[in-house]
Amino acid sequence: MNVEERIIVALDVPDVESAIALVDQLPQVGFWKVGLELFTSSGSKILEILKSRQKRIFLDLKFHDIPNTVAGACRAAARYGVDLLTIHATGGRDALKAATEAVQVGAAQTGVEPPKLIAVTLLTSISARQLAFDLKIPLELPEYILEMALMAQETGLDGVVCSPLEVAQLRQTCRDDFLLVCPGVRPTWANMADQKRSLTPAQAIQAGANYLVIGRPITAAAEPELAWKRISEELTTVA
Ligand SMILES: O=c1ccn([C@@H]2O[C@H](COP(=O)(O)O)[C@@H](O)[C@H]2O)c(=O)[nH]1
Repeated sequence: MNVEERIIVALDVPDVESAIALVDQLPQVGFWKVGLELFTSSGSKILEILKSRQKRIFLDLKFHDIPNTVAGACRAAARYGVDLLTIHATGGRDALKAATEAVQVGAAQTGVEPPKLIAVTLLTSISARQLAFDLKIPLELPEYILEMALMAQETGLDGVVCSPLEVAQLRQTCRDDFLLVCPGVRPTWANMADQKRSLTPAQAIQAGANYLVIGRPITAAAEPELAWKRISEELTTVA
């Protein structure tokens, strides 16, 4: 896979018109992430638009609920024929298992490929300090991430969302084909904003990430095409 194909750009915009404008502005992007803001405002319309342009889709709705509800949501999401889908690992073992079965059922209902189902280990906007003092988790952050990833692996998920800082550890411990999808990626020239656990695109790929999720450094740049080009060029140095 070409290294550029490992960049997923986050379409975090308020409506479908802004999304189309961005997709048109960046024809070189092959993999787009549709998240909570765009899906809540505009529903599934954007998925059809992206598919009609032969784009791959990461539907990042981060389901977090009781097993029955998570399973229903995963069945419904899988019917769209998206490539990647997220749930929160903290929904627990039963929810993860129900979700893995549900995506198969949902995809079969519409005759599409099931999405790769990946679990969010710990949001990249949470620091080690917040994990301990706000969330009251009595584990060191790397240990907590590892426990969430192993639970996801044991319950049949295809991978996890983690920060690039945790990739090296998970790459060593999880099975080889377990997907490690990393937001919290920041080129040296970009603003961290609310991200707390971060590395540069080149460092994240070198550590073993399968995919990088990058939003604002590209989409909020004065010249998004130039930002994409700079990131692509950075990645060719490590590909
Ligand atoms: O732990 C997580 C899980 C998901 N995200 C999502 O990734 C993008 C990152 O956008 P940036 O603008 O590059 O910060 C965004 O859509 C998040 O919802 C995450 O950041 N961390």
